[in-house]
Amino acid sequence: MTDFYKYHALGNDYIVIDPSKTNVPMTKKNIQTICARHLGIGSDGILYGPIFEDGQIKLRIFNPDGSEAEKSGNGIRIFSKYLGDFRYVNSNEFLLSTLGGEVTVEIINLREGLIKVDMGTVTFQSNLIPVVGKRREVIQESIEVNGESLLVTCLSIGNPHCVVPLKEISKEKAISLGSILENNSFFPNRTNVQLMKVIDPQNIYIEIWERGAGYTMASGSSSCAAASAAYELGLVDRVVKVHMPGGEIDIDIKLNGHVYMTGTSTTVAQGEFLEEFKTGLMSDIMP
Ligand SMILES: N[C@H](CCC[C@H](N)C(=O)O)C(=O)O
Repeated sequence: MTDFYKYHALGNDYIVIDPSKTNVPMTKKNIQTICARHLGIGSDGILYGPIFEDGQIKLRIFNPDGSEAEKSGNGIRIFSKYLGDFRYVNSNEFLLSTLGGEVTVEIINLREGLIKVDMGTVTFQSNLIPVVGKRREVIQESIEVNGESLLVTCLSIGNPHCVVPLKEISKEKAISLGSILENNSFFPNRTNVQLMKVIDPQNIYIEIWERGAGYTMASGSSSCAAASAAYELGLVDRVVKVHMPGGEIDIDIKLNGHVYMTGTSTTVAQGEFLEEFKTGLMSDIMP
């Protein structure tokens, strides 16, 4: 009896829980318990699906803190590989429905997990990110953090992002600035954070602090967001390679504003929740 499948995308690891194969309720407590690195299976989140509804394939995305995310680029690539691996889809191209909108998926090579996704368009509009204050595009605005004045460019691609262009970035800086920015009152729904170093017009490097997950090795929506912010600032071309500690994602910002993301996804394991761990999950009923 398989309760879960473990995949990763450039080190951003997820657990796939398929409601047709296990009846573990997705309560906040269960999500936190399953994602816990030491007491649970450990992951940067849960991908719950496929949910077949209204003729759509729906995917729900949960962060390790139990919050639900509107979109996850790496999560969408992992879940698309899962759908292909288990023959849920009979074409290499299909639509996936997420809380943050519908995305178009193309499985380029299932065995290698090479997936291209039209992640939709981005918006810099404050009320759509959301960011507090008067309606405006949030581009190169100053925020005070730890006594340091940062210029940030904020946007949504279904989920919220705060991009901080800096000359030098590091994991340590992402951790120290990330958790403060994530929870800053500037962001009513919190935010994902990317420190961004522009290498040249075709390459950027980012360090990531994810909303509800913390420091991660890679992030697909962060790659889309950082490349889009860099393009908006006139720092890169439309085709950009995003470098992260876990590897690279290729971004292509089309003339119609749609952001295409191409990257890998990798299978790790499948497993069963056992004895008291499973009993604990099953006893936590939905609120
Ligand atoms: N933590 C994110 C969701 C996962 C994003 C990331 N793993 C990706 O690949 O896009 C949020 O709350 O918006």
